Parts: sequence; structure tokens; C-alpha cells
Amino acid sequence: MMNATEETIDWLTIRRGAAPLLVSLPHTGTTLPDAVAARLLSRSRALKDTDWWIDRLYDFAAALDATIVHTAISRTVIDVNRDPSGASLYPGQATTGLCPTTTFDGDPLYHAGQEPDQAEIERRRDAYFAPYHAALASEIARLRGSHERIVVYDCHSIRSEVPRLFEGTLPNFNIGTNDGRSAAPELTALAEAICDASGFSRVTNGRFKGGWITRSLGDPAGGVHAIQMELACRGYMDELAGDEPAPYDADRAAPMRAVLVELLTALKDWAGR
Ligand SMILES: N=CN[C@@H](CCC(=O)O)C(=O)O
Repeated sequence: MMNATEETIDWLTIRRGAAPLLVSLPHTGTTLPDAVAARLLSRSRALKDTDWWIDRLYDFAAALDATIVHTAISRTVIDVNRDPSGASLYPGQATTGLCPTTTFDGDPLYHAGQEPDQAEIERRRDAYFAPYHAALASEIARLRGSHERIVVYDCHSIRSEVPRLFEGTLPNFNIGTNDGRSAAPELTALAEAICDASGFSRVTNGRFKGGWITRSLGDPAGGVHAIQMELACRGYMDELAGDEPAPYDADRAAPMRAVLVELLTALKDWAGR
């Protein structure tokens, strides 16, 4: 029997489940506070790199009694999957920052001269980054209180082709474990086997090795196994044509969703063994 509680504080939603599985949804938010929106070149461009429909795709996680942490704030305002110091995830390579000023494609987000300054970055960090990570930390501590080990599963998606970030077409499943540091090899192998058996393509620690959430929270020796899943969008939706996404289509997403149900069930069972 599930006794989950759900708390929504304005933009932050926390579903507290009992299973040894924490699902993080850092990039599905589309909220742009007025003070930010007024300085952006266009709303559709500002939302172009949203992990479209990922919250809908993974809405079965509640039925697994997972804990689910979700921010409604757009990554364009502040990216909770970046180093809060502002350091790049991939020094020397193209990426986007803590308070990005361009899209993944390198197109500017703000009217010239309207980009956030350091004081505003700090305000956004206090307002949105810190509470998201405080929620992750306190839910991890709560779950570790009743489970010897838990899995933190950080959900993402991206267009299959973004020439500024990577060459060619991304595999369907892109597993990131910070080059093996954020999760036990056995868990990674389990995830890989399920992805590979699905017939969708897969790579581990390829172009996407895990962002700040995976890197900062993964602590296999401490019983916290973090895995980032970057889905290429074409696996569950029609790719963006222009800046606007196709609406969520449950039938289109069904084959990918079936694999994800199997995957998250297996990760949860592994943690609870
Ligand atoms: N869709 C989002 N992708 C992640 C990738 C992080 C990584 O580089 O591994 C992000 O930008 O945060």
C-alpha cells in the first residue's frame, strides 16, 4: 500500500514515495518569470531546449512508488544540472551554462545587454537552484534512512542532432554515470542490458556523461547510485521542426515508455535487493 505525500511549493513539486528510487525532472519546466521573460528575444526560443514531455513520459514512476522531484522553472532561468559555481560541465567543449545566454545551437536568448549579471545569477541560484538541490538532498537522506542503497535517476532528453554539441545522430539511450564514478558497475550493466534488448540504440558515457545532478549526488560507496538518462527525442516524439515541439502523443511514445517502465522497475528492484 502506498502512502506517498505530495507537496508543491509554487514551482517545486516533491512526491515522497517509499521505494528506493528517486526520479529527478530538472528540465521539463516552462515557467519564465515576468522579469526574465521581458528581456528574452522570444518565448519559443527560450523553451527550445526544454526536455519536452519527459514528465509525461515518466508519469508511471508514481505507480512504482518512486520519489519524484520536479521544477516548473525553465532551464533558461537557471539550470539545476550545472555546477553552481558557474564552472563548465565540459571545459573546452560547447555546452550551456548555469544561467544560459544561448540555446544549445548557440543562438542568443536575450536582447543585447539584457543578460543576467552576477548579482542576478546569485539571486536565481538562491531562489531556484538551492531549493531544488535541498529537496534532492533531503529526499536522499530520507530514503537512505530506510534503504541500504537507492538509485537516483535523472531524466533528460535532447534533439537527436545538435551539430554544435556533437557530430551525427545521437543513440536513443545515452546513459551517463560520470565515467563509472556515480553508480555501481552492476547497476550500469543492468540498465545497459535492458536498453540493448529493446532494439533501441544505446551508448554509455558518450557525449553525455551526466551533469551536475549525477556528478554531485552519485556516491556508490555511500549507497547512492546516480544515473543520468539522456533520451534522443526521436525515440518518443517527432523531432522539433522549428522552435515549437509537437504535442505529446501517448501512442507515439508507447514503445519507448514500455522500455522505461521495465528499466525503472529493474533499477528499483536492484536497489531493494
Ligand atoms: N537534456 C539535457 N541534457 C543534459 C546533459 C548533461 C550532460 O552533459 O551529461 C544537460 O544539458 O544538463
